[in-house]
Amino acid sequence: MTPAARTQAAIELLDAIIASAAAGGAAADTLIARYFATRRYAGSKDRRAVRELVYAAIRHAGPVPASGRAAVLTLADSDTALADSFDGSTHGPAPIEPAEPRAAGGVAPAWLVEALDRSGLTEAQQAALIDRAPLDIRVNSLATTREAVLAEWSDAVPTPRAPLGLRLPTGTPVEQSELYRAGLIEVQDEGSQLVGAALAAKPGEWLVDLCAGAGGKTLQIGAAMDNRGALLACDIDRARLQRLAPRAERAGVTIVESRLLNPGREREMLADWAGKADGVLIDAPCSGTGTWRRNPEARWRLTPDRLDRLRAMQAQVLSVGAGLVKPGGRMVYIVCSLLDAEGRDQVDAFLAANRAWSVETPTVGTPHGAGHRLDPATHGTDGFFVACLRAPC
Ligand SMILES: C[S@@+](CC[C@H](N)C(=O)[O-])C[C@H]1O[C@@H](n2cnc3c(N)ncnc32)[C@H](O)[C@@H]1O
Repeated sequence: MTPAARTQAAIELLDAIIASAAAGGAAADTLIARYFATRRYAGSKDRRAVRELVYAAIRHAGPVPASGRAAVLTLADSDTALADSFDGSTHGPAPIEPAEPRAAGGVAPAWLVEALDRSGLTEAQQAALIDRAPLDIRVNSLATTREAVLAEWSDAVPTPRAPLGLRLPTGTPVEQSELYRAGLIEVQDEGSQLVGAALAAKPGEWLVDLCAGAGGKTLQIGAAMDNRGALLACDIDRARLQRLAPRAERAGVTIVESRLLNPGREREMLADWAGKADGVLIDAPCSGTGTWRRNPEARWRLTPDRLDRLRAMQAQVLSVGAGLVKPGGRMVYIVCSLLDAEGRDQVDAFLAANRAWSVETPTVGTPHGAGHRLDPATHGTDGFFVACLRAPC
């Protein structure tokens, strides 16, 4: 593909991504994969270049841009080679007109920037939310050690804070490696490893991962338990939860029981665990503002209404989780969001309604309300809020 054809492809993809975000359709990665599946003439260098241009345009756009062309034009203003690719050639975009609209630029739509401001994030912390994310893996302690993996993977470096984490060059095809296939490693951001470890899982305990999804943290907890004790992994999303069993098998985590819940009927479906768990992890559904580095177009999908619905779900899972904890047991609440509405305020509301519960200090992040926070600018991780809560005896 010529440089002009690559630019045109990025513009078309961005148009599709903007439309999909408005309609709640497929994510950018899926749209990019579909686009190239029907364009076999595009080689791997073309695909990589177009993908990079698409993501650079999304990161720089701020609020939803009027069009893919407006998003790319914003980048072209500071990139002569890109501006030159608007050459009017057969497969390229039309030449740039002087007064054409550009994407506004910035971190996010104005209402979200205001919410981030209110949540105490500085301009630098907000800007880092749309940086590029590093590629982190967690070493499976059931199968090997960090030192052994380091010896096999010469360009890996230990993550600064997570004891089982390694950082790899971006783009490393981890899932095609023998180490991954053999279950020795999992892809997991360092921040996710740190907040997952806040549950302080121990062998022999009875633990619940209430919002397990495909089991990223379930596998981490199972390994920390050394496959001893009981570990219940729940979710309301069948497709996600179904991905857990094969992952657990690959990682050699044998103690997991998966349980699909019906929304609104969680309590009755978990009656056998009521008041019995030593610990409950609540990795709650959230807006994902802390993971914009990986899904920058997610900030175009979020609306105040969606945020309200997420807040209601968070309050619900906190309440369901609390009912599972035994007297004196613990509950760890996590969101991969830096909005106080989803983190600090939720925990404050829980504590106001459950006055006998107390707060403990996790060993990660910066204190924030009753919890702690990790953010890309300060910690180099995805953004998280985590709070450790203790039930009365
Ligand atoms: C942040 S994701 C979990 C990610 C997962 N823990 C991991 O580490 O990969 C939140 C999950 O909560 C689930 N969820 C939403 N409402 C729920 C409910 N009422 N009970 C249990 N899970 C719920 C969603 O389906 C989603 O998979």
